[in-house]
Amino acid sequence: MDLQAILDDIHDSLSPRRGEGRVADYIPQLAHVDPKKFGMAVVTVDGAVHLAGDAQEPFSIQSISKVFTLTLALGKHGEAIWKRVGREPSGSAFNSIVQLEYEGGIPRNPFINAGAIAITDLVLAGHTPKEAIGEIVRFMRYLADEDDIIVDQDVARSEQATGFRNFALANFLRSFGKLDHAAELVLGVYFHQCALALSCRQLARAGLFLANSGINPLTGHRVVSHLRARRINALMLTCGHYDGSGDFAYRVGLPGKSGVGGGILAVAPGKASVAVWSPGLNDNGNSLLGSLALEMLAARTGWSIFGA
Ligand SMILES: NC(=O)CC[C@H](N)C(=O)O
Repeated sequence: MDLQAILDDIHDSLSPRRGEGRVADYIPQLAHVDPKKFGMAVVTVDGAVHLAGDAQEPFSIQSISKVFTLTLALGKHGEAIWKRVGREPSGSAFNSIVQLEYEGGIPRNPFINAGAIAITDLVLAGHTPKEAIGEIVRFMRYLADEDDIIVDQDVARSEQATGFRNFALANFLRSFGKLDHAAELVLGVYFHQCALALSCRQLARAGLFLANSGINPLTGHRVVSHLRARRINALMLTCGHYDGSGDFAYRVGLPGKSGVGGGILAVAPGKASVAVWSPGLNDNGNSLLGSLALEMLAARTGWSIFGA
């Protein structure tokens, strides 16, 4: 299978549609991104890298960061995190607040905003916010095996100034006694993790441990156990695209996590880690072209967790 030719083909056939979808503008800094950007990166478990389009340009990974903070929180607190957050699809928007009240301050899963804020609170345990942000950045560099991964401070500040709904969610959690730190401290970390800037190539490298039973093949380091890698993949499949998770599983058939910056990380277990980026979003807040590109890639490669 000529993966590079497949990627080039997909890139060329979708290129005329660059700019489709709606760029997220509720975080003002994200509205400045060129809507025509389109990049793809596939890194196979044997370390081969295939790139197409704007695959080397860093973009705001936003909610994709939730996969990595979940991994850190599990490393730090183990299965005890499930006292604070559930493992069920939410069936509602990523920033929805209603369910949180009905369900006593236990967010449905770690990937909707409320759940991710609860997870960040756990990552913050024993740290100052600055230390926690440092830990997250170091973890991303360790996973991608690259030292130049940074947080885009303008994006972090932009969300800090306008993230009223996230403040509401965090305060709501706190009112139920489900947040150990003050809302502004937790959100300080959360906005910075969301503002991590990675290229498709770096993101695919960072996610590779999930495609390789928990071991990062680039470094040989075991990041998580085999079982934990499977479980994170399971959560990505069921919850990684919010209320579009069922559709993504149907069309792509791989665990994936999206972000409002227009990125998607997808995992083909035993095969490869894939990152795509196109800023225009569909109605569920997931990259429109990115989802299509992954659907085409899965069809062309035969990669699916649902059978050969
Ligand atoms: N879906 C997303 O990527 C949302 C992340 C964004 N930082 C927010 O909290 O609104």
